[in-house]
Amino acid sequence: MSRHVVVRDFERITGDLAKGLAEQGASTVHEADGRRGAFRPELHPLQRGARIAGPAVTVSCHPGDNLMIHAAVETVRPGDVVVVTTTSPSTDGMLGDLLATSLRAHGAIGVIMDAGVRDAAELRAMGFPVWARAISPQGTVKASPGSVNVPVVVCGQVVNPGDAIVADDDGIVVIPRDRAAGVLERARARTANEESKRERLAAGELGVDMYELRPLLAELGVEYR
Ligand SMILES: O=C([O-])CC(=O)C(=O)O
Ligand SMILES: [Mg+2]
Repeated sequence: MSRHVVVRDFERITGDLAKGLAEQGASTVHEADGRRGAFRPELHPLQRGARIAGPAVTVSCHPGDNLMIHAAVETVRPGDVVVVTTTSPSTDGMLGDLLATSLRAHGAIGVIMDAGVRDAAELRAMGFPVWARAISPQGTVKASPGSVNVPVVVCGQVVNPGDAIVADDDGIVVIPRDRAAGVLERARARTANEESKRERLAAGELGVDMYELRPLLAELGVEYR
């Protein structure tokens, strides 16, 4: 028999790793992890300019039912990112400013919602970052069981509780916990390397020269006329 569970305790990425990953942002850490971990671009930021990273608290809900988000609140620790999915597709408004206030009171720094949210203006005014599939006034009930802090699949990516979630205006990336330190190191190296490229491009140098692409263009049969 399959049981629904609330897992209270699990290993998380450290606060230092989370801080470092947030500085690097979703696209850079995705590149630094060998172009893995990017959620399909189906969830959109409610706000502009938020850039967060933290360990995932995962929530699997029945569609149209936010009971398990309430059950998840007491498992949240400061710095966590709450990742919510439903067992079949839904755009119902599962979370608004009340639930966000509750999550924030327990230390959550943002929500990734593979369903709908509501109270959009209030969430923006709170400065509580949310990425969601939809904004919808459609209300939900509290009636069905689900699970908290079990592995979930969201937008094509497996998320285990405690994995690093990095989210910003570009989208959302998950980095497995045991790879996070290596990914941060490579992301920092990449960012340092981009700085010199930015200077050269700003000075007018061509990408075809900087990346030595002229031989490739010739090999591919591209003729200049
Ligand atoms: O209460 C709910 O079910 C969702 C909501 O609007 C809120 O959290 O403010
Ligand atoms: Mg509300």
